Amino acid sequence: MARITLSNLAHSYLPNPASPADFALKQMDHVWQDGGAYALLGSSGCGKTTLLNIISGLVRPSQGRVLFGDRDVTDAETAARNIAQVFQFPVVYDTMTVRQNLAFPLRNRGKDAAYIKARVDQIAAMIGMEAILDRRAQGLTADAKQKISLGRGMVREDVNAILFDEPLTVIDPHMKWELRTQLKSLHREFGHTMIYVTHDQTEALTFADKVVVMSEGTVVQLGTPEELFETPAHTFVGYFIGSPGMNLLDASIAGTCARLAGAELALARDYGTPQGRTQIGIRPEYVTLTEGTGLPFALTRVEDVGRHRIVRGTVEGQPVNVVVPEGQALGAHLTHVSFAAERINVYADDWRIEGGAA
Ligand SMILES: Nc1ncnc2c1ncn2[C@@H]1O[C@H](COP(=O)(O)OP(=O)(O)OP(=O)(O)O)[C@@H](O)[C@H]1O
Repeated sequence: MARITLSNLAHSYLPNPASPADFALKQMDHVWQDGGAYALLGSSGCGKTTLLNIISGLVRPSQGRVLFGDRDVTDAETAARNIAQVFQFPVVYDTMTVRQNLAFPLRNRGKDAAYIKARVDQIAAMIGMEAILDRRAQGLTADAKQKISLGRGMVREDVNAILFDEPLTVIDPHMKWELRTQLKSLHREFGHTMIYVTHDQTEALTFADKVVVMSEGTVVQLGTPEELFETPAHTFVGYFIGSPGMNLLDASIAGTCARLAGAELALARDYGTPQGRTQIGIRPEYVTLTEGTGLPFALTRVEDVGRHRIVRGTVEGQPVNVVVPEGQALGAHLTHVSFAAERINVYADDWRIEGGAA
């Protein structure tokens, strides 16, 4: 296992990049802790796979260094990096049994038979395949084959890191939850450094201790699921995480006061006079419909999503969503919304600013 350091890293697929837009990965400096479970999360094309391929050695970065522990691996081949990888689609040997597939990485490294048997039995139990260990992989479902791929990715104890690239794509929705939970417990039990690429926030938030949110080649936040929810560092994190995402409203900020077109709102902290485009962000979970307290709210529609309802409308002409818990009555008497002041985040040119004491 290893700590992973990305030092002054950047990558362009173009031979002579001229502007930031030419970089698939813009300059970054990160240290990822030994034994951490990290998810790389972001929409299609944001650079997740590029970053993963740089860590695995499939892509050589055009700038910067990659270190595993204290060892500089920037120029090392994938095979020399001592990592395990699990891809989007199963990679299994059809003519081998499940046991032989799981044992393959251990046999390759000359481990003794007793150790291989014990380790394969342990992994098979974790992925629920004890009963079919001696069956050929041929003819198994895509789900089962991907489970074998996951198991094989985890069978070696001595790897520097395990990299997963959208590993649950082929898995049936009802099994995804189960496998995510298993991966999480495998991480707890074995303590490997794990990096998991996904565009699915539920996968990222349930698997990872730390989520690395990427947008347009930049890491916009590296934080715990709670930090991403409570204090998104960038407006992108605000609306990408959460369902629906954070409400973002243009407002001018002066000290502890946010001014929307015709209304004022008290803030819990003092933000001075930030420059650029300023916005306030509030999660729909922290907005309450009221009979007159707060800001006037024009309701446009109500969506019942089972556990709660999402009430959509506008405040001063800007869209605002409200999450209304089950059992709470709605009605024409609810004409306003109030924002929980301590849950409001303030943004200048999309980046969160830390307020001072009010
Ligand atoms: N081999 C390549 N040559 C040129 N450009 C590439 C190459 N691979 C990726 N890109 C470009 O780099 C950017 C980042 O792509 P990347 O595949 O890393 O994103 P991603 O977040 O993994 O997306 P996805 O979820 O769709 O795989 C995109 O603009 C993409 O078009």
